[in-house]
Amino acid sequence: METIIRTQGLTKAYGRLRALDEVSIEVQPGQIYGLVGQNGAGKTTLIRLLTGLARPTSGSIELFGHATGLNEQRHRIGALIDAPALSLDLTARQNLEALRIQRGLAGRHWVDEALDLVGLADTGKKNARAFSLGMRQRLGLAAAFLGNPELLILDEPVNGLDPTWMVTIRRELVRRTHEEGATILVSSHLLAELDLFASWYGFIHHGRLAQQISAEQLHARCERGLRIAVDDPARAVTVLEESLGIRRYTVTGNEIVLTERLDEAAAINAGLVAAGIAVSALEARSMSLEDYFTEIVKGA
Ligand SMILES: Nc1ncnc2c1ncn2[C@@H]1O[C@H](COP(=O)(O)OP(=O)(O)OP(=O)(O)O)[C@@H](O)[C@H]1O
Repeated sequence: METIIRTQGLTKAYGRLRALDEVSIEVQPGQIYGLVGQNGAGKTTLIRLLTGLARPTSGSIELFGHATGLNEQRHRIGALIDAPALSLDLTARQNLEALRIQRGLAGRHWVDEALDLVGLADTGKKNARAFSLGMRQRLGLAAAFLGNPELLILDEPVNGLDPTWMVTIRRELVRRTHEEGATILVSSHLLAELDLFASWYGFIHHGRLAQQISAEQLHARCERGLRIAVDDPARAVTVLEESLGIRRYTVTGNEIVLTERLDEAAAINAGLVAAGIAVSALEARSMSLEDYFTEIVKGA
């Protein structure tokens, strides 16, 4: 299957500032690709380039396997960027109706579906200007969802939503990938928030892609472990393997981290000590997602 989004060396400079610096990402069909980065990292800039709201300084973009005729391909995208591009003088229905016509979608049911989905079907004659922040955000999402686009590009989609709506929107995003074959690129400054539903991540820092990693890999790297500091790691590893049958561990300096048999700290300690190894520390370790992110961007 074709790669849905591919960028190579994508760069956007504003004067001397490289808001995006040589970013190469790949988003495959059916993924929920979480773009994670702190404020000012370059997430919105990347999204603006992908959706054609800004032009790259250098580098390339491919959408749905096409490197040219990108504007044509962009009709297949539903996007939510910054403050949603809506008319505040129109009602929710009027806004979506205008968009429906603009996008050439036949049938008013598209508008009804989108309004129902975001809970704005009963807002009647109220103009978007009178909407709360959360309602405007939901209207922006309805606009992105309109017509079931193959690719959704959403900049901080749950911003301003209450917890109930956050859950509803996340579920809808997952449902779209599972049941309708949609692909989603979604940005957030919170990895823990994206961890509730993303399947891949791009970590972005100071305009650069620090890492691209699957949710599975990320969880494996943040796995719980038992950290053991010893005087002689080489011999300790032999004891762990031969006497205790342990296979899953990593060694860094004089520290060993086991990722199995975590409930057997006392027996492991006794086994090492009995073999004449000095154990200076033994503790459970668990790296939070945010700790992992901080580690990765420190080296970027
Ligand atoms: N039009 C512009 N002119 C000048 N600088 C800009 C422009 N747009 C973005 N920048 C700068 O580019 C950098 C990246 O901004 P961007 O909005 O992409 O970050 P972000 O990751 O989306 O941050 P946030 O989480 O705060 O939305 C920032 O330093 C920002 O000030």
